[in-house]
Amino acid sequence: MNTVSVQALCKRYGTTLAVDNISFAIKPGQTVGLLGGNGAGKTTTISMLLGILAPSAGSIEILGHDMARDRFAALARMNFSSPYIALPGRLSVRENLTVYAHLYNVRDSRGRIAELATELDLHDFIDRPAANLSAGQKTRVALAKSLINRPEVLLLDEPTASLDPDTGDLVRSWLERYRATSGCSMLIASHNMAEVERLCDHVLMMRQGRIVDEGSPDALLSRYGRESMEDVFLDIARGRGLAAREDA
Ligand SMILES: Nc1ncnc2c1ncn2[C@@H]1O[C@H](COP(=O)(O)OP(=O)(O)OP(=O)(O)O)[C@@H](O)[C@H]1O
Repeated sequence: MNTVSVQALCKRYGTTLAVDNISFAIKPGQTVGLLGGNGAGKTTTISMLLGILAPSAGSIEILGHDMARDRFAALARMNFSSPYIALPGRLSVRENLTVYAHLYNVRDSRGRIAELATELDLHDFIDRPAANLSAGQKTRVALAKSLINRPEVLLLDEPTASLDPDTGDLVRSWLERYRATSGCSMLIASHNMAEVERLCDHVLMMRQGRIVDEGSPDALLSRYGRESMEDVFLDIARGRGLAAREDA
């Protein structure tokens, strides 16, 4: 059974069709990448999976639950990280993580926070107000928050945005280990093509709300005759898709 199953999903904002009839599935333990230029519809898609936005049409099933009717059972077993969501700035990092641990009914919240602080290297700033952190430190805290309940489904919007190359690499290695030990299914929206090649088993290429191509990174590289996902991305984003290349 698929962990996530999306059918004919649409989201309309006034006259803008931000997500236009997309369907995809994520299998247990699979990591799927959601790629597309600015405004392609990635954040809107993730927001609908989380139940933050109501779809205009279509259906979403996660961990066997229809998200339109029965989303709370699934949400308890999911989590997400997004650079767009600010944590309360006056609370320290530890206090923020404690609030989330209680929201998710995490047993031994202190132990879990200590574990994440070590794994994501939060010790230097764990007792500082969240407002005073650098962008990269905030990204690490957002990731710690997203893992507090050991989710079975993890939705990550730009998980390594603002991280320096060394910290970005540590976080990616850590996500790989978490996936290997937990069997978690992940959906990652990213503009970092190296990250997508490294972490994703399957990639959905979005443009103007639609999935215009998909496949494993290797399959996409060979289909477009390219050596990097960056070039595949540019082909698709600039409308030099397969049809255009075949016509050339
Ligand atoms: N609340 C809103 N009201 C109206 N239009 C919106 C709203 N949110 C998003 N949009 C529009 O929907 C489209 C998809 O936006 P979305 O944020 O999902 O794109 P994205 O792929 O996440 O982009 P980025 O890479 O820039 O984060 C864009 O045209 C955007 O302007």
